[in-house]
Amino acid sequence: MPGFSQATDLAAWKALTEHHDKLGRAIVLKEEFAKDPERFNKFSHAFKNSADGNEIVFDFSKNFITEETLSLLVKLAKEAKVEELRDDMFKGEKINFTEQRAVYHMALRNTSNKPMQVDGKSVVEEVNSVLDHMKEFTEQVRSGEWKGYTGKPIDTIVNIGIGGSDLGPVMVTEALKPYGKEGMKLHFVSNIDGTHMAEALKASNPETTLFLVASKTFTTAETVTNANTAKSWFLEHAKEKSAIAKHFVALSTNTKEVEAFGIDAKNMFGFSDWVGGRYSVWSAIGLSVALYIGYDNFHEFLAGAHAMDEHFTSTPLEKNIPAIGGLLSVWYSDFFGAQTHLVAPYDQYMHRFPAYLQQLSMESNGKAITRSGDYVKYTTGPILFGEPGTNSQHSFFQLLHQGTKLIPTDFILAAESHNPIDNNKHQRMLASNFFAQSEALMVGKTPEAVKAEGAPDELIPHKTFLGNRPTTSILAQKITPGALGSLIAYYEHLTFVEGAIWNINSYDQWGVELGKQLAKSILGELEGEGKVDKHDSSTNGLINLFKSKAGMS
Ligand SMILES: O=P(O)(O)OC[C@H]1O[C@H](O)[C@H](O)[C@@H](O)[C@@H]1O
Repeated sequence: MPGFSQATDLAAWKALTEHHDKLGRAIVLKEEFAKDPERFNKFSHAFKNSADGNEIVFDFSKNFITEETLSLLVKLAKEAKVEELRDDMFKGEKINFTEQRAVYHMALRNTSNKPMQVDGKSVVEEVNSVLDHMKEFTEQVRSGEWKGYTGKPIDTIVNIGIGGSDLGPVMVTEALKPYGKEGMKLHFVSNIDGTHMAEALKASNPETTLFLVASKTFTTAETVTNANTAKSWFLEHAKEKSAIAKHFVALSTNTKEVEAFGIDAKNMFGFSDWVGGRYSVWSAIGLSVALYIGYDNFHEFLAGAHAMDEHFTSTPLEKNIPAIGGLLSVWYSDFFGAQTHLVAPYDQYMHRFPAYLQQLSMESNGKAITRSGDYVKYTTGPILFGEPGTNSQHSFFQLLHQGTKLIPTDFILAAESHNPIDNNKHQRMLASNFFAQSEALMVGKTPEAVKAEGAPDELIPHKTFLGNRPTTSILAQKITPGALGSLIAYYEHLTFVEGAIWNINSYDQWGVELGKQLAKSILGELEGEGKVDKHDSSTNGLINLFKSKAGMS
């Protein structure tokens, strides 16, 4: 335990409250830029991935900060013992104390093979042996050496999983599509809504389809039901149970349940309980990624995240990129009352990135109990949302520019497009929007400027933009596997820093259990005879209506 319960009790928190009263409330970003020509240089940091030389620049200068703000935020991090908790995490200590588990997804991308241990036992060998298995399997499938039950090569992958066993693989395979194997079709089935599986099966040929059953626990109701449906469909065609071995593999920590399902343990890719679901794309759960982009690219993806881990563990807090990101989030949430965090990638391939970050952030920090068991006296995890640009500009950005809410926003862009079509015109237009948005959000438009444009008096207030909206701009060279790995790890560590300051356990997710329990007992009621009467009148009424409309009673 860090020696404090409420973050509000920390001296730096109090100092930040005063600082906010004095400066935070009154800061005008465009004036800060006018005052200090060095502002961009001061508050932007280049992250370099030594493995591939790729650089990503994080520009924090359009945020509500001065040097004093940053030094107070760093003080807050020190008092909250963020570095100690980080070091404990990287030592394999069981910082997920409500589940008595280490938080060690970084060991999965330890591409420089640094010693890493849990319970005094090295994990490097077990991680590398799963990676070797993934490499071997990936190469067999991609080369066509791995054959289906009628001797044809695999051309379709169906990943069956939900939550972290779905969002990471979907997001990464979409984001890295330019590296994907031509002709390989991918389907991700997560929803228990039968439509999801039905559509994937309609588009698949049992002779050439490989099912990856992705579930850390192998007990998740949606995944087990979907996997059984896929198995029945497959057996209707293949007839022989022995054919399953060529078409079903399991990505899981639970050997017993995998075998009970009918998948041979040699077709299982394992990982350990120190990998949280929302941090599992680096593990065997990433097999669909490796199959699609190839093992070497998958390795580059891991190495990109590893480089961010190295930066996070070795850089002083004042220059530590994920630490600054996390501290800014605390600054906005708790001192400015911001409720949200918007992430807008200006990259169509990254269209699922915000959805992925939603689980990462909101399942990690959607908590209200401190590590010492008290209800927090401050607001915690923001509501994260996002859509790619420029699409988002044409839907909800109105509220950013002229609404009443403060929405700190991250803009992400790569300098080089994978598709420089029409002489790179699209990329120039995309980039011009990326720059224009953060500038517009900051500078706004005064009534005088609106008037000077000739607007009639009655329209002037409607066409005025207050500006002074904070943004972070993230500029990558190109969205390569390595760059994407670094970006994900940036958000992982940012989330860690937030949670460490709020003094909550970012690594459990008890909040998802109640709904699961109730759904299970209601399923029994739906399958049973007669009217339901043990709930409140709304729930009873709805269940009974559903039963009669669906012909179930
Ligand atoms: O991988 P699984 O064990 O099937 O879990 C899948 C998902 O379901 C749970 O409800 C959790 O909220 C997620 O963190 C997890 O990623």
